Amino acid sequence: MTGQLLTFTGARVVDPARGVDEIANVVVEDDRIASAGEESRGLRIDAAGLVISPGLVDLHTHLREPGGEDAETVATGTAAAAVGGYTAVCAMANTDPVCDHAGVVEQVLRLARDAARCDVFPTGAITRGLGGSELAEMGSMAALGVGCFSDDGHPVQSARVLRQAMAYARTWDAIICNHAEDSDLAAGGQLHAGEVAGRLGLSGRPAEAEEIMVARDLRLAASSGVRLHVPHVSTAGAVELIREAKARGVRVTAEVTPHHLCLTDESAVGYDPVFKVNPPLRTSVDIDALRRGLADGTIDAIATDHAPHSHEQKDQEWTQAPPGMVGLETALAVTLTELVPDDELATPGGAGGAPPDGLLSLSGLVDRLSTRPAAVWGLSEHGGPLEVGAPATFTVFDPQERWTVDPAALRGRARNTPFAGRRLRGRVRYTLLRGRFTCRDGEPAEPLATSPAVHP
Ligand SMILES: NC(=O)N[C@@H](CC(=O)O)C(=O)O
Repeated sequence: MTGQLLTFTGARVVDPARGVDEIANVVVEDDRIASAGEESRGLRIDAAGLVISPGLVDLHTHLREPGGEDAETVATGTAAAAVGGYTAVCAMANTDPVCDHAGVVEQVLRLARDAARCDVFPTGAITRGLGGSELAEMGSMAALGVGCFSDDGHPVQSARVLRQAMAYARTWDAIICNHAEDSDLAAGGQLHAGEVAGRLGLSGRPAEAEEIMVARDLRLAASSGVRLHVPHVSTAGAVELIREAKARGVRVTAEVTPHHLCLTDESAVGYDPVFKVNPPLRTSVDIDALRRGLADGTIDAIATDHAPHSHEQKDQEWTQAPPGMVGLETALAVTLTELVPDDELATPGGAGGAPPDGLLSLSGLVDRLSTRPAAVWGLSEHGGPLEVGAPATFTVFDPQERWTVDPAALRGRARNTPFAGRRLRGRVRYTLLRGRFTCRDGEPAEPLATSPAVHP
């Protein structure tokens, strides 16, 4: 008990889990929501014009620790998360050493307990050392609460190995998240295989490399009964494959990144490696399909694939630079700016009626950034509902505030944002995790020293 009592007054509460979009006062007592209505008690924070949503949940974050501390640490990555409105991140396994056994899971949880500003859920590797041939110690990681396995960055090429991993994961009802790319077909590719790659004289990574792998993984998932999660979907064909599989009842979920929702391969024309990413930025046809897939529920979640790289690593000529972009601090603003029409912001309930094709209501956006990703991972303490007695885990943002992305002002350790200089709409003011401020007035608060997060 902290003895804390405070009220956010006059906020627009957007809580997809309850289907609520209304003006209310939200009273926080200790770590819980004490009321959400007309009551106002304790310290008052004027939230008129601000939105309160459940804390954002990122299914795909590279925190880099252990081993990549020059690019990011648990402390800096979760500071970026808090400023971006996130209360939970799922940390990818491509660390050094790889998170392929219990020791590294414990290490990440310990680092999170000591230094994190949000809950951290480690993802376990599927194969030892991300090597693709021998299974990682999935059982010992599952015993620690790891609920998702991924070799992200290293697609599992062997169908035999992935099938075996699915059979194990099925026994704990864990998720298999395979980076979907046929490495042979994509070999040597520097950006999307299309007209721009031809013009720039760079070899390409074809859309089919993703689609062939998605099709294979869906087939394997269908027969194993495992929960398959397709990360960073980037092609129109992959969206269609997932749509068809969902219609057939395959247990599949999917995510898309903010950058794949709004940047094309044209960004590469200046050979600036900040636009180099896996999967590569594609075409406007793909963007259109991804947006429609997100709007119709084929794609469940927006995930950042926050992939920090140090200046020394990233600032090389295109072919030498590692792929990856940071995203935690811009995801909400980018998607609010790009996907939510102006009239949705004016009043609770928005303009009334469905938003135009491929766009989202404000509640729809919060759903894809928070409620659905929390449901995909089964994070019952996240994603709402923001009801009386629930944890005070929420984000308070100004949906109208305009700001310009300045890489030097980012709170994470790395600067490799593709949105530098972009004018965006929507800024986080406060983030609360179980009643504790992790971001206050747009600044990260001190680390929480929380108990380690485990998968429920
Ligand atoms: N998404 C990226 O472009 N980079 C990822 C790994 C990867 O998926 O290649 C990273 O860890 O840097």
